[in-house]
Amino acid sequence: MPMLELNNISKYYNAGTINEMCLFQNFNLKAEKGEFLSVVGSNGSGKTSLLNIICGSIPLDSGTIRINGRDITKSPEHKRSRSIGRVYQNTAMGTCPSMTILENLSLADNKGKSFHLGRGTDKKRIDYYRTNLKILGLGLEDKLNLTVGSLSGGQRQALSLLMTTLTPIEFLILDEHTAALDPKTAETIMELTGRIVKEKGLTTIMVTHNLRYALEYGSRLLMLHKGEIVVDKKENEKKDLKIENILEKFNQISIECGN
Ligand SMILES: Nc1ncnc2c1ncn2[C@@H]1O[C@H](COP(=O)(O)OP(=O)(O)OP(=O)(O)O)[C@@H](O)[C@H]1O
Repeated sequence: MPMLELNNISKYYNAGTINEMCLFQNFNLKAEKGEFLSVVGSNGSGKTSLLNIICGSIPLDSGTIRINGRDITKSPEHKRSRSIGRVYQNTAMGTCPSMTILENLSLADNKGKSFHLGRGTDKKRIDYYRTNLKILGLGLEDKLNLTVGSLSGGQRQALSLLMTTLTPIEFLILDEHTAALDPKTAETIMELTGRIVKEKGLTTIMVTHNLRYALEYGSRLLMLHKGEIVVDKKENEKKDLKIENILEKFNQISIECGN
């Protein structure tokens, strides 16, 4: 059974107005458990909309979404967030800047439970957070009481990644999560991402404009164009792909569009 299944998805923007635009029409996508999909595509090809549809942050016009066989099409975003984690491009999105690292981790750890704060965090749990922070290799395990607002963008993104994957999730969404970082920090976060995804066996979808990351990471490569999958390379074919091959496809598409 696929971990993620999008069946016959249709999505219109500005329906019923002169600006009506059909982005996805009978769109289908299946991701098997443990697959890591890298998604590339030009501006406006529908990458962010696809992620928003999976998360439930925008409604569908028709079609169904299943996670691990469960139909979640009508499930609201906050409920889906228990099984679907998302790391955003904006490093300020995944953490709470006025709270400490410990408080942020405790909040993430209690995701979906009725009480978040005020119950105290026991010593065992703090040790668990420390062990996880140590994996990041940024020395944050000794700074549990530091407010997150005082961390650098890269440190915050590493913490977001950790918080998103701290509790068991069925699906991880990486939404251009290294795009706002300097090249060296982006590299560190990507390596960390690869490690966490592998260790936890997470089914993952990563949208990126970095073609090298799209090739180096992930077990499958998708290219979107005008709401359609125009390239879908599974592991065996993907490993022979080069950046030039993807650029060639981008050029071909833009010539077809008359750009
Ligand atoms: N809320 C919205 N209302 C109307 N049109 C929208 C909305 N969101 C996206 N669109 C349109 O849908 C198309 C796909 O947009 P989307 O943001 O999903 O593309 P993208 O591939 O993520 O682009 P980028 O690489 O620039 O982030 C674009 O033509 C965009 O203008």
